Amino acid sequence: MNNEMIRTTGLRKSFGRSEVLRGVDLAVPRGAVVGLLGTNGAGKSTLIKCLLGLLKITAGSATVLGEDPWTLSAAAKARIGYVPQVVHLYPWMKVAQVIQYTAAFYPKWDHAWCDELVDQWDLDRSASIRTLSTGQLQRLGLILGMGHRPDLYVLDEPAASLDPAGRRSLLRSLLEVSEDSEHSILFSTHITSDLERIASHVAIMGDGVIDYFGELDELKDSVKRIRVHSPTDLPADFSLPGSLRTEVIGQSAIVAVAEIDNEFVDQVRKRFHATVEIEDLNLEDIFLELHDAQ
Ligand SMILES: Nc1ncnc2c1ncn2[C@@H]1O[C@H](COP(=O)(O)OP(=O)(O)OP(=O)(O)O)[C@@H](O)[C@H]1O
Repeated sequence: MNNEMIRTTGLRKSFGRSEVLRGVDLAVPRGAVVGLLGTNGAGKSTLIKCLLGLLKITAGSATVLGEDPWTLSAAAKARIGYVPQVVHLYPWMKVAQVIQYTAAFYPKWDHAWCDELVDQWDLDRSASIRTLSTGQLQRLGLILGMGHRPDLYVLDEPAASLDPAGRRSLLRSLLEVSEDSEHSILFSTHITSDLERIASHVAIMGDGVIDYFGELDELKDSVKRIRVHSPTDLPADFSLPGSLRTEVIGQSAIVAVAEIDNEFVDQVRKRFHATVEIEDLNLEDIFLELHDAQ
């Protein structure tokens, strides 16, 4: 059995003369929960749309559930749950009707789970789609995208319009999904704390390429901020191997490093008679340090 749910190699996508994806390499293993981070316009939604066959890739290759996304079979489509960044539904339908209508396409639709989510997320079954707020529409979009209990969840900023209670409830549902090692989730987000709570892996996208892909714990173990304080002034060109950013002010320095080198840190301690503090960073700080280093 293929253990990769998604694989892209050198994936490129251009709109006219503008190249948005410039060689994306990504592999999402079965059972992984991958959080896709990136600045506005980095290409996250475009990548997601290419993976779902909603956009045709310009060059390179992609497979999703072992198939070319542009010619995905009906069987593969039925195993994917997609929630777009902006949910478009028939405005004249009622909430219950839309759910019923969508469920009819999926023999494996989990009616009990959906009912539970509708109650949990306070959706009025008799409300017209046109009267829903942005957050309510996003909640409904999530139910419609996840109700058939897919094997692969692809969620484009699923929590962007949700209030804190909605976000907590969504994260709980995704955690539940991720307990099954057969399921994988790829979700884009700007909310790094959400990503830290549920992701096993992180993909950081910058300007059309994946700058980092790996296990979240590994990333947090390797990127550190180091504070050096010496009894004498530090040289202006003071640095550490793998530094992303260095700030030297007199006797002190703050260095963010991509990979901590403990041996070198010891040498710094001895050479400058310095105290050295190694600070763990949360994902938001790591993202900003990596971004600022570009
Ligand atoms: N259909 C299109 N035609 C032309 N350019 C497009 C099209 N779709 C997206 N783009 C451009 O591609 C770039 C990446 O857009 P995309 O929506 O993929 O970014 P994103 O990382 O999802 O951003 P955000 O975090 O703001 O949602 C942007 O510069 C956008 O203007």
